[in-house]
Amino acid sequence: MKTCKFMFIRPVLRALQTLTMSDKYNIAFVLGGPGAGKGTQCSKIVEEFGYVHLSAGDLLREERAKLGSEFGELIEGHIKNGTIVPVEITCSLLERAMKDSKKNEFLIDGFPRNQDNLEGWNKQMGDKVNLKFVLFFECPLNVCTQRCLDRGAAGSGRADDNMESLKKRFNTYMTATMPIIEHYESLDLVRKIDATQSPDEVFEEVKKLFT
Ligand SMILES: Nc1ncnc2c1ncn2[C@@H]1O[C@H](COP(=O)(O)OP(=O)(O)OP(=O)(O)O)[C@@H](O)[C@H]1O
Ligand SMILES: Nc1ccn([C@H]2C[C@H](O)[C@@H](COP(=O)(O)O)O2)c(=O)n1
Repeated sequence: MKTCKFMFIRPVLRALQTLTMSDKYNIAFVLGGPGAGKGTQCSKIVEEFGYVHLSAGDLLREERAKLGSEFGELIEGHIKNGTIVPVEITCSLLERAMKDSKKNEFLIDGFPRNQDNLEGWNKQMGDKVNLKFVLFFECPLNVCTQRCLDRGAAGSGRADDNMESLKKRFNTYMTATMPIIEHYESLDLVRKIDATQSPDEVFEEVKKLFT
């Protein structure tokens, strides 16, 4: 008799859990050094799997460019110095973009980048999202540097695609972002991809995580 009751309750609980999960945004964080190819791969994922790509860096650059933005100068300073903008600003930009998109599946690129990002996100968004995994593009510093310098030379217009800013960005990456990746590794949420191959070869590996 007891066994019968449990057989009935389990599927109900599972259905309830599924319902609760679908109320939440499904997200994957995308991390890796400057120039590792996060944006390039996100575009491919969007094309093939229909996610919405939100780059924290792009959202900050857009905010900086707005006439009369109260955060413009502050953001500019952080971007030039390769340091990280306070999470209240970045997290609000991300949440607004998620709400505005009316979609449910997001790639959140270049976030969380430090402990402040992680804690602020968990506080503001922790209950509203289902974190599927953290896509980590692993790429040696020399390869990343060359890609950013080439991007700058090709006319990216980015104030930070130069050697001086890159040194600072890498320092921030090693000291502030790597511990965040290690944190997610300890939760078994990191999916590591070798980002040194060609974009199409890298995408072959990425695809496996989404199919
Ligand atoms: N697998 C690859 N092989 C060679 N070049 C690549 C590869 N992936 C991206 N690139 C090039 O390297 C540069 C940086 O790529 P991308 O903008 O995707 O990196 P990112 O990780 O998003 O950089 P950032 O964090 O600085 O915004 C671009 O010019 C891009 O075309
Ligand atoms: N979570 C973030 C993401 C980005 N920034 C700032 C500082 C970065 O150097 C810059 C460029 O980011 P990218 O386009 O390389 O991802 O934007 C930040 O402060 N916080």
